[in-house]
Amino acid sequence: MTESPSTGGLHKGVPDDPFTAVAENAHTAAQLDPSAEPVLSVDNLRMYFPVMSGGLVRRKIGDVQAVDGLSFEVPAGGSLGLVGESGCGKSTTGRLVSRLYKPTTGSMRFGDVDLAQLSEKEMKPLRREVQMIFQDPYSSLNPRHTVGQIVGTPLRVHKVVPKNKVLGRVQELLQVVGLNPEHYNRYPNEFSGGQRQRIGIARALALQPKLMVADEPVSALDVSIQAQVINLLQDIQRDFGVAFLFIAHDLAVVRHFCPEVAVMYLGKIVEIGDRNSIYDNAHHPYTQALLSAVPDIKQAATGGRRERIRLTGDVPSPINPPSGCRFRTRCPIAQEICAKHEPPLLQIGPRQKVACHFPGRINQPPDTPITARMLGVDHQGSPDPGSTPSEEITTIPGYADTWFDLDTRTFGRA
Ligand SMILES: Nc1ncnc2c1ncn2[C@@H]1O[C@H](COP(=O)(O)OP(=O)(O)OP(=O)(O)O)[C@@H](O)[C@H]1O
Repeated sequence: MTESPSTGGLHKGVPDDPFTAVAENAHTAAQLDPSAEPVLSVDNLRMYFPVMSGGLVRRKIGDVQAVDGLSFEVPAGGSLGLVGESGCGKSTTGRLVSRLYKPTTGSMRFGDVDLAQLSEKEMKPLRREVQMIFQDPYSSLNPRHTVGQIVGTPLRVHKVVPKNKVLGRVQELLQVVGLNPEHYNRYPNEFSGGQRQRIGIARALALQPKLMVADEPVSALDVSIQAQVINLLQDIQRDFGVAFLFIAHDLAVVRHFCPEVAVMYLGKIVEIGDRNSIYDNAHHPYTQALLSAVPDIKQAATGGRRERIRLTGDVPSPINPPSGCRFRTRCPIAQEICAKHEPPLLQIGPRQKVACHFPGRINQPPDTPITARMLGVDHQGSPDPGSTPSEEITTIPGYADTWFDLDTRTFGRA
């Protein structure tokens, strides 16, 4: 199944891609290639940071469950967006995939290897393949190094080109990212914010990675500059076939750049799907709440306004997350079962999965939990001697050919 092109959905002459509407010179939105094989397949990934007691004898007294059982795929040459409020574990996920952190458990299959299992030494050659672009171009570039040193260092460390060819390659890379190749002798403070981000991109591109983890790559930049940098990332993706794990809190930027999106809450994916599934057909109340904060250009064009769903309270601590569904303490439709059982991340369409006991369109949740029978419990979440838990609840990193049908409440729809 292919999704309808985002910018093709014209409504009274207004594109339904808010980013293209605001940023006039932006390219058209990136499109999904449903036949692309995964370049990265993440399964049940966890990162727990130990919490230590104070005092002389420091003991472990708990864990920050920053990432708690993520499964997803990034298609080769494509982009998966990772969104969610601050503190939900997006950056930690990016750092795990780049192996700046070693995960507590889980796997990260990349080609023939599991990045999660590799030692630092074994990781070294693979660092070429997975590169990271950081949010803050001011702090991620060493101010005492020239642009030539910054972009040339990975070439020298990984011996990509002979020493006497490094400068030439640096100049090529500067040209690719739209900087003057003669400026290799300048220092980061001589460049604007957008130009510094281009330097960071040239450094990441130097090793011709298969995957780039971009952690809020444009959120420190003005909107007009954002469009230029996003255009550059799209050009790089097209010309070099690089895949992106694209982390951002700005849903309009993600909608534009990423044909597929995963929504995180407190260390877990609550909904994942292609662009249409997430932006036009979200079934999780958290996704709906996040989206309700974004101006809807289609509705604005007809004078309508999207109803704002206000979440009450703060994101709970990942040291002691709520029982059952982690979102339930802020969820407008939570019921008894939500405190007792964690909802499985269930595939409900060809490219859509949701983790909720009551998934539905906005203001149309089902009357009874869709998960009760498969979990072997009654509608309140108490054990139901009459039913047994389903063996069909499995979470794979990608999508299966069949899924759970919300209308008939049976597995096997295709
Ligand atoms: N090194 C660490 N040690 C302990 N806790 C950490 C560490 N790094 C992150 N955390 C905690 O893990 C949780 C997830 O943090 P993370 O930075 O991944 O979230 P995020 O969604 O990227 O947020 P933001 O957008 O603010 O960066 C937070 O509660 C954070 O305090």
